Amino acid sequence: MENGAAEPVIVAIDGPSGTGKSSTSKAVAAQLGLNYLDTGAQYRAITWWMVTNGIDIADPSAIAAAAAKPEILSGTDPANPTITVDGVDVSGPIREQEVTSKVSAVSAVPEVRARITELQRAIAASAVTGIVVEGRDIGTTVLPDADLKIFLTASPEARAARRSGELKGADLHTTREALIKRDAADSSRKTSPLAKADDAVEVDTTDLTLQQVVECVVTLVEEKRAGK
Ligand SMILES: Nc1ncnc2c1ncn2[C@@H]1O[C@H](COP(=O)(O)OP(=O)(O)O)[C@@H](O)[C@H]1O
Ligand SMILES: Nc1ccn([C@H]2C[C@H](O)[C@@H](COP(=O)(O)OP(=O)(O)O)O2)c(=O)n1
Repeated sequence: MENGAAEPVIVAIDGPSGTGKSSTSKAVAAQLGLNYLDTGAQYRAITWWMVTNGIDIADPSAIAAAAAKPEILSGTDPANPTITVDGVDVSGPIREQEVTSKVSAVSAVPEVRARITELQRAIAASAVTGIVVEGRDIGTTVLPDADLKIFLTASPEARAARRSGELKGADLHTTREALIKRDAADSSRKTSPLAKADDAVEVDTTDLTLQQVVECVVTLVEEKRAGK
């Protein structure tokens, strides 16, 4: 560019639960001075609103009819990501078991996806230096023209061990089964399922430290920026 400012860089990071998307994306964004968007938090937030407002989660038409109602706002500073619904900070409640067990059903409803996808594209378009966006369908559907697409994987055992660690010693077997069930639901839904984009770089994080994954992604972004 004539004024010497770099073009905004858009990085899409997708993959199943517990592969390290959130931790990697936050660290990469912080290191490169980019914004950060956790799209799973948005789907969790709309699910929290449905539960709180007594919408029947087993009824996709009831979810669809309510999908436009909540106002969901995401703060995209990687050092302090925030999420509010109608002005209420929901960062705690959206991580609770009730939301986790219902989020796949809510996020499978096409009207929910259309609404949230629109929010995601607007946030990405307004990021001045660029943004790291993490989720399930970012590289395939939300931002198919992203500069760099990463698909993180890890064995179910590694993912369950990471999640049980977070849940303070939750039973490993139960955590593993719940993860597998949620991934299967997210991968098999009709509208923009969890999938690797054809042009995504796959990184298996099973035997890598978080630092190694971050370094790998930062290097890939820098190579892209250098036009390699
Ligand atoms: N490469 C890694 N090695 C070990 N633990 C990791 C690694 N990447 C992430 N973690 C840990 O695993 C847990 C889940 O990571 P998170 O980034 O939330 O995954 P996701 O967003 O894909 O669900 C977190 O506690 C995180 O610190
Ligand atoms: N882009 C996205 C991101 C998340 N979702 C749905 C499917 C996921 O099971 C839930 C929660 O995502 P989240 O990234 O918070 O899940 P984990 O951190 O991996 O437990 O949201 C989605 O459908 N599309």
